[in-house]
Amino acid sequence: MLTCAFAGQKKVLAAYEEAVKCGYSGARAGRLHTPHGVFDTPMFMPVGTQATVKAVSPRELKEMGAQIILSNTYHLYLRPGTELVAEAGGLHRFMDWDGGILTDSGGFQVFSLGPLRKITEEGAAFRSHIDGSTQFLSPEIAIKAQMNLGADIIMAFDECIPYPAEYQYAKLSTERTTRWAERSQKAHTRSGQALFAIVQGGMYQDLRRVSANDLVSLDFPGYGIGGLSVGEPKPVMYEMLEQTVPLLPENKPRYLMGVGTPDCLVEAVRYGIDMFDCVFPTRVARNGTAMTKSGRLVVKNAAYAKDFLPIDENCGCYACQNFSRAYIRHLLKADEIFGLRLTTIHNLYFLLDFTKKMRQAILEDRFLSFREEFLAQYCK
Ligand SMILES: CNc1nc2c(CC[C@H]3O[C@@H](OC)[C@H](O)[C@@H]3OC)c3nc(N)[nH]c(=O)c3cc2[nH]1
Ligand SMILES: [Zn+2]
Repeated sequence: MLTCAFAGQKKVLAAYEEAVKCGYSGARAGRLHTPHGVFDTPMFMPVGTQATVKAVSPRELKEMGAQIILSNTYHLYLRPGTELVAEAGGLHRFMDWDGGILTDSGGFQVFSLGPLRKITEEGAAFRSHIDGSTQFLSPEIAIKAQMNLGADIIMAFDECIPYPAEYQYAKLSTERTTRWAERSQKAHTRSGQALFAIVQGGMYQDLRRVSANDLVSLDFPGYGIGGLSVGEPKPVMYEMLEQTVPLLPENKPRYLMGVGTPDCLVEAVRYGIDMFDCVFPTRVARNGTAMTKSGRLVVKNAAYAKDFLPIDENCGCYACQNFSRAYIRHLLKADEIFGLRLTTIHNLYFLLDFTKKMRQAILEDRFLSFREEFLAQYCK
């Protein structure tokens, strides 16, 4: 069924269709409607923090099946400035990407910049990591910046609570993030753009439930789950998902921020997560590590000097279809840019293809056996 809620004159575009449940798990396959297309979930979203997915072109992203890519308001706000991007015709035009775009609000960067920041009810003052200038972000400024960028899905301004955090701090911060979500909603006046709230609560079950319930009552078209993948043990992350996801509306998208490796993806899908982003595949690729269904393969290792097989013989990516481990290792050792381009292409393709395989398993009602088989052979 198609659900497309209309909030006043603002048409909610992250509508949810075809939420299909399977087995005892909350896994579901859905369709996300945006002004730049209809996209299948579960989905992995390549991260293009500074308006480029490092080392790959929009054409290559399209070829490997990327649907929605991410950019980051914090970085683009500092450089080149979001007004400039608006003058260029918006982020899609600026980076020549006609698929979906989601922008993060900058909450994570501001708070992960450590002691140089000051948080008040109004917002967060911080020093630019580029030129050390004093900067300030508030819900209103972050939403205005994202309206300038023109992404299809934007995120409310939030505080990503560090791990570990005292209960009292987590409680006060989560309550403030909910007030900031309301301010983000009021500041969001651009139709044709969906604003997602971000659930916080630290690693405290009760705070997670309060955060989810409070944000659901504010009626957003989709929900990010934040404050995870910040160094907590994986079982703690799964426990927080178990507490949070069932409280979120079934017919709206759930986006687990900053996750992750394939073992985390398959567990999170089981809990009912639809969307993922992570810098991991592109980051590890740049130091010569490839992702495979049995774990990581460090192509740079001497063991592959004369290995003329592809990274993965069953992989359909450009790197595996045309080049050997020996060649890619040679390029990486010689600091040739093409080497890290090939490992990046492979890692992105691997995760995009992995989410496609999970979707197919859900639609064929065999997700739980898919998960068992994958976890049995994957070494973390
Ligand atoms: C890695 N783990 C993780 N990432 C997270 C991000 C995105 C990082 C943002 O920063 C860059 O990735 C480091 C990416 O640019 C991404 O946005 C696109 C989060 N963003 C917000 N607003 N709130 C959160 O609670 C949050 C939690 C995270 N946990
Ligand atoms: Zn490959």
